Amino acid sequence: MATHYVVRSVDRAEPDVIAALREAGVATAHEAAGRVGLLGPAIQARQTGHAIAGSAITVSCHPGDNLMIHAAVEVCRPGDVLVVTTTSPSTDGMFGDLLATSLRARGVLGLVIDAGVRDIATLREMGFPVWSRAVHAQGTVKASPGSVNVPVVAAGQLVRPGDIVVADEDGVLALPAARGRAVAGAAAERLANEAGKRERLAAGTLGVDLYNLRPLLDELGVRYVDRLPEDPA
Ligand SMILES: O=C([O-])CC(=O)C(=O)O
Ligand SMILES: [Mg+2]
Repeated sequence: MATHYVVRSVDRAEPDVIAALREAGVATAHEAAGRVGLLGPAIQARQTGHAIAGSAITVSCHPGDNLMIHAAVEVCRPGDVLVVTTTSPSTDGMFGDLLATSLRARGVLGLVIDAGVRDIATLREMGFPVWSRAVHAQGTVKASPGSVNVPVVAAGQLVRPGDIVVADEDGVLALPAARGRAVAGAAAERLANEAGKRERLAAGTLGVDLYNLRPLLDELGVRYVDRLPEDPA
């Protein structure tokens, strides 16, 4: 029989870096990282008003089987985010309020799952945030082996154990822990820069002037005219 592994030890990023990336949010952190790291948009927030960042505990499950989620709970620590994938596509509801209760008891901040969740009303009532591919009541079994804390791919994005996972209403971002401090610094610069832009846009400055886009529009052959010419070609 093949051996599967539950890896206990994970190298986590420092809490101040994780907090800074949560505050920056997914869109800004993703830009600051060089427009990399986003999970695909099929994985969506299933609630409003939640923004989290934490260290990834990764789980690779057999489709329709949540055995390895139970196995993963034991290696979670406060501040972690559970990232669950299946070895072939599945939207079964492999996670609900009981598993959320178990994760919360370990201090886990939330769940990102490339599959389905259920008990969504209770999850919302509990304030336990989930990002999932589907909401589906379809039940699952506990029968097949899998792995915990190995690299996984969720909605097209590689996620390694200990990656910084940032999740909010815009989606989910995964960054290598080693890049966290540099990205948090770039995100802070970006936020400061955006504050200035926001003020100028609110005062009526046009984006074409703010970003000096008029020469580019001209170069691209875009002309401002009062009326379309008879022969627009
Ligand atoms: O128990 C399951 O299979 C999933 C679920 O509904 C829960 O965690 O509450
Ligand atoms: Mg349930």
